[in-house]
Amino acid sequence: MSQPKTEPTPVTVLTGYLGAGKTTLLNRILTEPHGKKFAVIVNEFGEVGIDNDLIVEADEDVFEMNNGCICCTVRGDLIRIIEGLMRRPGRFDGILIETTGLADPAPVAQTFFVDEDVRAKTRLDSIITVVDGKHLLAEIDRAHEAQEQLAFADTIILNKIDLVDAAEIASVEARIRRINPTASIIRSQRCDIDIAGLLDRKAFDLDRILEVEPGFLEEEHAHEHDDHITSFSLVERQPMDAGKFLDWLQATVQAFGTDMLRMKGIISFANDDDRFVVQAVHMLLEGDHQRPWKDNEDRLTRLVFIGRDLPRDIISDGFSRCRAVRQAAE
Ligand SMILES: Nc1nc2c(ncn2[C@@H]2O[C@H](COP(=O)(O)OP(=O)(O)OP(=O)(O)O)[C@@H](O)[C@H]2O)c(=O)[nH]1
Repeated sequence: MSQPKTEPTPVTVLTGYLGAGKTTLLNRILTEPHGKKFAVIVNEFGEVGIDNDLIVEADEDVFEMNNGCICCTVRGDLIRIIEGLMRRPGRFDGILIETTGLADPAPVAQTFFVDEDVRAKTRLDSIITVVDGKHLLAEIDRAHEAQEQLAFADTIILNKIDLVDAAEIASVEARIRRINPTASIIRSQRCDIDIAGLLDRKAFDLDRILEVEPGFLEEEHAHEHDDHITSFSLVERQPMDAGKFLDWLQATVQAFGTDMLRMKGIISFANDDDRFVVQAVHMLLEGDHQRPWKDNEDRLTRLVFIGRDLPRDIISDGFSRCRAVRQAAE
């Protein structure tokens, strides 16, 4: 079902701090049967793009914006992508934007009001903020972006409830309420919520946003990122030794997990035709085979670390020791 041409296209912004579950939610939206088709815009933090590899292979158009943060340098790109999409009416019912975990949603939302062309053809439908129920309380006071993401949300998905007990959930909810008293809060495990009920429901309320931020429609939002949060990537062409790599990664996550806000990677193991995906949020590490490498695919190992003053040299040195030893016959 496509929107009649005159109807503005609904836009849903998915936001939330590093590792909260935005991609998990996006994948649900792209796979569950709600009868809608989306154009997806993904922005990620880090020089080496990983996110696009973690999004399910669905029938949708996915646009990556990897050259900076959506709320700062790439807003012009966002406008250009949206204008391009608007020239292809009828191909989708709505636009989904997944921001980086460090994005301030205000300038993203502002785009749909201050740019005339965009405003005429689109309608900001909802700002959905995903919350990591396990890590929010420890991070929120120093994570200015996480506070903004909560303040701007009309819908908050309190995710990862499998990792916390009832008392902790209540504390997280109370903290959220101090920042945003009106948003609807939905508890979830791996964003297992009713997706149809989340989309195209006219939840964004400009009047409320103007109460939170009276200058929302006027000022250029200069956004300052926390300088201590940096990202670096490790790339290796030679296959990794699975045993060495997983031991090293586990030890690294244990040693630096407190300051390691996020890690994700696609790994090429020796003697293994499947891609292996690793992900961590602080000390919680997950890894799994994803799918076979395709014939035309470069079997490159790529890892991205995002954290506070992480010791890049130590991590990089350990990583390089995990290469599989080449066979003498080669
Ligand atoms: N235990 C548990 N893990 C979860 C849940 N939801 C997501 N995860 C895991 O948390 C990690 C981060 O999930 P993502 O969906 O990639 O989070 P994100 O917000 O897109 O992360 P970035 O955009 O990279 O900051 C992954 O390893 C997920 O498998 C949940 O409800 N419970």
